[in-house]
Amino acid sequence: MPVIGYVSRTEHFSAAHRLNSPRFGKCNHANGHGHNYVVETVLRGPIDPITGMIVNITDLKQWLKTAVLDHVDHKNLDMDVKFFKTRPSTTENLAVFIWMRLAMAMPDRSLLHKVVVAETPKNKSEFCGEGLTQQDFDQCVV
Ligand SMILES: Nc1nc2c(c(=O)[nH]1)N=C([C@H](O)[C@H](O)COP(=O)(O)OP(=O)(O)OP(=O)(O)O)CN2
Ligand SMILES: [Zn+2]
Repeated sequence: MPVIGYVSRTEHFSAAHRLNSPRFGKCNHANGHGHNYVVETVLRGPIDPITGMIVNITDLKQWLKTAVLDHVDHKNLDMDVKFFKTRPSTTENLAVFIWMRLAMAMPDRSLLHKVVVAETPKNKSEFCGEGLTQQDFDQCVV
């Protein structure tokens, strides 16, 4: 029986956004603003006794690049990413978006445990895939 472990990869991206409602205060400013986002992705699963890996982090790095980072880095989230045309680009929604994009890129999405997105050193959000429906995945387009 293999032992169960956790492995993670952290990436960074820079993007502009605006929380488009008066109740968001300064985040609603018409000029928008930017963040240097930090994204931690955590996988959980059996450690292969031969390779010593849950997944090869080189593969995880590639999935993150093509499924997520290429679509958000140096972008305006609200204008350039279709998913955020119909919902606010909050840290919570970003974590959901990244979770779904990464899950869809992985050969075995059951290994995806957690996505943590930090918008600033003070503000971060975590998502573990709870409550998602097939309709959510269908809407997770870039
Ligand atoms: N629940 C959420 N609330 C807020 C979010 C969010 O994603 N989820 N986002 C924002 C704004 O994007 C805003 O940019 C946050 O930045 P700010 O308040 O400036 O950041 P700090 O708290 O780190 O800065 P202070 O210097 O402490 O004001 C707002 N709310
Ligand atoms: Zn912001």
